[in-house]
Amino acid sequence: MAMLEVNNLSIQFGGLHAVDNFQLKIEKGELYGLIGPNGAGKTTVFNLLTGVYKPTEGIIKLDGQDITGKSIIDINKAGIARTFQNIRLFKDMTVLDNVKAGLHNHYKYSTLTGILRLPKYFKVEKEMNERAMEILKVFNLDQEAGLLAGNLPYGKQRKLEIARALATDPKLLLLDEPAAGMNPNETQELMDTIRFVRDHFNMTILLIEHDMKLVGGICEELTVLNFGQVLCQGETAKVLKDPAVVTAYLGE
Ligand SMILES: Nc1ncnc2c1ncn2[C@@H]1O[C@H](COP(=O)(O)OP(=O)(O)OP(=O)(O)O)[C@@H](O)[C@H]1O
Repeated sequence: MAMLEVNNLSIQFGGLHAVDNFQLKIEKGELYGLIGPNGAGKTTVFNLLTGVYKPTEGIIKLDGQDITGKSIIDINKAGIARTFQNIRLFKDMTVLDNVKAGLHNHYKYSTLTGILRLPKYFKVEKEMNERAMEILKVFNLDQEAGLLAGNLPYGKQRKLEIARALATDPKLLLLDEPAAGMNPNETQELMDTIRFVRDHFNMTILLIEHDMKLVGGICEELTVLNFGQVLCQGETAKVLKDPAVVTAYLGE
């Protein structure tokens, strides 16, 4: 069974068909890219998948479960986590606390336990700290655990956002332009990190990206969107050579 299956997904804003009859199938553990020119509808697809927008038409299934039209919170609980084009961290909180915020779905104690600092509070907090540090190590951010997130260099803030998303233990991770604003060294390191996350956690990843080196380097399959519609879909090397894609997107 596919991890994500989307059929006939559409949304209109006024008269604009921002996403039109969109189809997508991603297998478990696949690293999948969504590309296309500016304004093609890529972020709108992410907003539909995560419950920010309700589709006008279509069906979204995550690991066999119909999540179409569900709320952002319910979709997150069902197993989709995302990062944003413009980084959205809790900048006044520490790096560690940002990751712990992602863990809260899975570690719980009552308000009273927290206020009275009962033994369960210390036990759960200890477990959360350990788990958050494990995740930070994966991203080579454990040395910065005590720093304020807003004080990290840009490339590390992007990695921390992925770490926080991963802390929710998702089935599907959506990354919206993860390499935006990164220098070539940071982009190379990010590619290694994304590959590691997929391999280490057997994670299914869908990413939007304009950096063709990254897309060609790590994505196994691609969908190209153009004017809200699928222009081409399939194995990365084939898609990037497709004449329609070259004309419409790569501008050659
Ligand atoms: N809430 C909205 N209301 C009206 N129009 C919208 C809304 N959200 C997106 N659009 C329009 O839908 C189209 C697709 O936008 P979207 O942001 O999904 O494109 P994109 O492929 O992510 O572009 P980029 O690569 O520049 O981020 C655009 O014409 C955009 O102006």
